[in-house]
Amino acid sequence: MIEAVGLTKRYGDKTAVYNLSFRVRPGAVTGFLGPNGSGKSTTMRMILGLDNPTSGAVTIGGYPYRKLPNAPRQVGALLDAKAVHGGRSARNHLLSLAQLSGIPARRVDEVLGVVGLQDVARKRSKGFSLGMGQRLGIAAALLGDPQVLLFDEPVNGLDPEGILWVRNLMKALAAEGRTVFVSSHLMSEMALTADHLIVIGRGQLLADMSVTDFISANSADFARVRTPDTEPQLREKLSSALTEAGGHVLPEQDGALRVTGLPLPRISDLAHESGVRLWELSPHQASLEEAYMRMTQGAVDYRSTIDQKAGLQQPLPPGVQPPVPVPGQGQPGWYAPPPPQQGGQPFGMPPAGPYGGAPAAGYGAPGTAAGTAPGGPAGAANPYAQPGAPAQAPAPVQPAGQAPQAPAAGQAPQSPPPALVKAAPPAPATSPAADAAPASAPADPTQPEDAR
Ligand SMILES: Nc1ncnc2c1ncn2[C@@H]1O[C@H](COP(=O)(O)OP(=O)(O)OP(=O)(O)O)[C@@H](O)[C@H]1O
Repeated sequence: MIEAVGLTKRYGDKTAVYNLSFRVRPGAVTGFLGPNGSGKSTTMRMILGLDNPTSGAVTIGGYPYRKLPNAPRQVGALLDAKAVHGGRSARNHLLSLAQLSGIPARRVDEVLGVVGLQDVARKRSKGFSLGMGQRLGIAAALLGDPQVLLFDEPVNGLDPEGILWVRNLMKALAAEGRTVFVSSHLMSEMALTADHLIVIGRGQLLADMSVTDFISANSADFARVRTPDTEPQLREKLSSALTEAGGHVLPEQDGALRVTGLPLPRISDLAHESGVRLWELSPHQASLEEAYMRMTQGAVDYRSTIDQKAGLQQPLPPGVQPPVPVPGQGQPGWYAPPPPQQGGQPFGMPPAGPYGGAPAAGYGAPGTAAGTAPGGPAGAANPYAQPGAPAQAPAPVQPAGQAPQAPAAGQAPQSPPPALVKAAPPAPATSPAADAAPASAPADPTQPEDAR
């Protein structure tokens, strides 16, 4: 269990993380989502004791990372795949980590097999592609067979096969009861991988809920209605009729109408009564990606000047912060659908979506019996499940070697985000971890900031 309470990190006048409280539980993949610059890496670095919080605290199994007994054996992390000595072979890189921690060499060969790098194990890592580097970083994270795993954007640079492999690996690790915390800015990927989501924007918590709850809170059924392109007046006529009947009508980019709040048969009847012919009347469900974009769009730091969505937003007066978006409610000027009507579900849509089913059965890294994803082939062994724990720990994975981008204009967060933040945990009186927990999680709020 990872637990953050009131976690805040400031770099000068830039607040990277503000008052974050959440728990990451074992036995599940928890996706950590947020736009670029929202504070995901900063949070992960604080979890791993690589940055000190300005205030608040974060613990693993009840201990701050730096006080965790045998930490590298309990926690594995991939923060930056490039943090490798390029002159060393993949095997030697892992061997040096293992030797520092008394892990036997055969474990190195095991994890090389798990990540599919056995054939290039003796090649210098400086010649590795981004995807190979990611696999090497994942191997390092698995080296100590840890119960808690953190992965910062693990699918960066991976091809589709690699992405599927990472997805199944995460699920398999969680299915073994491990705590798996994975950051991403891709909702579509997290929807397929994660059981639980923690979403942040501008360093603040926007949502802390199961993927299922996120979907039901954020996905909206809608109808697409198209009238003949040749007769724009029909579109206007239908739009008025639908609005008068209580529907909510938004224009789509291709000239169709997006209608919520009215069932399909009613839309059809209204069109008929208005004498409007239809070229299309179809049920749809807003994608999870769209819901996520809607939730975080007010919390995006970097946006292209030619971003179509930017063009739909009202410019803010200088110095004014965009409002923290409320999941499910959208924001003015955004083309995503409004939330479902009260008691909604106008179109009897099946619950399935891109996230609705188990992903295709996974496959292992080349040459290994792959970890089994839940719902995947039964009985397949997880080769990284090392029986007999090593005596000592591997060296921790090194943090990102690069300085992060210079911050944008200093932006102190406003009030804590409302709504949809479920189960924000109160500060614990005692440690939650049953296995390895001190009496309390010592906060470390007054530490000076790390020299970076
Ligand atoms: N050492 C630092 N000094 C100053 N500002 C920093 C530092 N590290 C991070 N920041 C700023 O804090 C904010 C959060 O950065 P962080 O890297 O944690 O975001 P992120 O969500 O991981 O982004 P990305 O998805 O792009 O990796 C950014 O505005 C970043 O510029």
